[in-house]
Amino acid sequence: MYMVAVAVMAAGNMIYAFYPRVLGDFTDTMKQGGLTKSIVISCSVQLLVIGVAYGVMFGVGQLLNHRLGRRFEAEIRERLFTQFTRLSEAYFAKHGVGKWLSYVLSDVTSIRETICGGINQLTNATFLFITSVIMMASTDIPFQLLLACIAPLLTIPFLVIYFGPVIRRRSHEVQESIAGMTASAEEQFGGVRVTKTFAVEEIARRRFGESVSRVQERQLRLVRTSSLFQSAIPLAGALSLVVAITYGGYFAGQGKFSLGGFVALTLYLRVIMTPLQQFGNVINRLQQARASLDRLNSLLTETPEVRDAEGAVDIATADAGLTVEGLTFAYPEARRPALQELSFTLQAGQTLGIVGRTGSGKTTLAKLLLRVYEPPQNTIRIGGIDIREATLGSLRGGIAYVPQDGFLFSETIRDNIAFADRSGARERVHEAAQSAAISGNIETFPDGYDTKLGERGLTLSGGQRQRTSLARGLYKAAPVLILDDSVSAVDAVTESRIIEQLQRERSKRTTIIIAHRISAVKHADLILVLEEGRIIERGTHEELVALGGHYASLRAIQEEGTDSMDQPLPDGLEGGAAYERTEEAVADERQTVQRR
Ligand SMILES: Nc1ncnc2c1ncn2[C@@H]1O[C@H](COP(=O)(O)OP(=O)(O)OP(=O)(O)O)[C@@H](O)[C@H]1O
Repeated sequence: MYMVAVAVMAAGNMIYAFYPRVLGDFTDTMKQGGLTKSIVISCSVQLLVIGVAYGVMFGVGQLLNHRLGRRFEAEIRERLFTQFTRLSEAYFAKHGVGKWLSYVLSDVTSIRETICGGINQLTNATFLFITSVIMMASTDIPFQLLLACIAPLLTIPFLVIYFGPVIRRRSHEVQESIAGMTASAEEQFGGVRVTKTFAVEEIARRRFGESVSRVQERQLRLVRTSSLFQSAIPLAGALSLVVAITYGGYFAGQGKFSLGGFVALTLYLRVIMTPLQQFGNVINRLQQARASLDRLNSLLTETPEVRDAEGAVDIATADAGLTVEGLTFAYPEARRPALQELSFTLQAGQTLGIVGRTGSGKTTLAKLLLRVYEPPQNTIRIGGIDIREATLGSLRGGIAYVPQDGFLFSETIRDNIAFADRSGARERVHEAAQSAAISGNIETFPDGYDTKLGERGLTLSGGQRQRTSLARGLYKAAPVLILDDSVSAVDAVTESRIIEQLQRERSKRTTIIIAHRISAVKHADLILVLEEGRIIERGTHEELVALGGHYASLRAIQEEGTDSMDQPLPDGLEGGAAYERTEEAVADERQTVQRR
């Protein structure tokens, strides 16, 4: 399509290059007094044909170019999104996601504009320039005059060589700062509620303002350089016109070439000025687009760190045991491992409970099971197969992972729950919601399951959001279910309802429950207690309680906390009596209660 566009435009420009010649011949005939009616008509018709042919060809070429540009834009955006979904978490942990908006919007647009406008103009300008020079050479214009007129134009390649890299560098800086501003805007928009509750709007404005000023400052630097470059090119054109008038006038005065030749020469130089100016614009644009293209190319050629190994096989997670053996893992650039020498076995259909302090590595283990990060070779096996030998699709398809803070999309509750398969029956959605103890809430919403959630599901409370995310995990009905602190935001009564329901529904399917509350894991077939990435205790609830270690003391603290809720407050801390005592005594008692 592009070649056709180039050919059509080239033909249009070749035709256009005839018009100074027609006018030159007309001037000569007029000067010789040979103008007849038929010559006037013939010249007019020729000019009309040139105008119409050029207009049509230019229009067709333009249309093809724009179609091509838009197609490029759509395809590259799709490819970028595909690449975005292929890249692993490690990449985003390092580079962030905010900049992607700027890649998908501003970089792609910059290249599209160059395809539609820039390259199109370049083609135009090149052909117009070449044909005009050929046409000039084929007239009676003396050769040395032609050379003298074109000489100032020969400075252009040097200008391009000098300014090109500078413009490209500055454009790159501009695009980088736009990406930074987009990332900052994305973060500030996402965090606006935190900003407001902390009443730090002024600080947020200043931070965003800094990124805006950086963009402006870099854009101004780019504009200064490109303006200088663009003004240098017409200057070269004007110089060549000056040469034409002085030197050409002298030649014409001496009768060395005709008046018509002189008219044609000046007209040709005027015609040439347009492509010259366009060269400037286009080269500018091309440099800017090249900076964007470099960025997009480096993104598109980025190899995902986690991907299917060669000869990867589909793994069956149903009825398959899980073996973890000697698993040690450190995050990239982390000083110490997040997990150390983890080994355990879980039979198919069993429930595993994992407890441990915050930062002890529980979520890391879940991420390794899903290969969000790549575990070392042969340290995690499902049904005897190293998960690194499995295809990502079959592995992740066979596991439902419910994180603590599940992201909800701005869609209906039904679509959020049926995320894994929108074609599933409505009853399945209702069942999943029931199991996650959220159906009661959903039924009270204005449109029930068809209630559209606000941006990121903010119309729901924290606990409702968590249970909707849990319902999404349960709906998937995968052979393996991982609940990563997924019921932490619900009250104790609802939590026990959910856990009981899970026990019933998933009695024959593997379930991994990561939790801080003992009540969520105590029914598990195996419970692991993690501390600083190591398993420090393992066994069933009864075994661990009998052991009298960390698990037992965690249980004691939690049960004591529950008990104390049922007990009356110490004497004097309630009712009017409290006011009668000294502040010191009240503070002491408050501390005692807090300690308990
Ligand atoms: N992407 C990451 N890059 C580097 N370090 C990380 C990353 N994610 C987690 N860590 C670190 O790894 C350790 C284990 O984190 P992990 O999220 O597994 O803990 P956790 O037991 O799930 O904690 P919590 O109970 O608070 O959810 C922590 O020290 C944490 O700071």
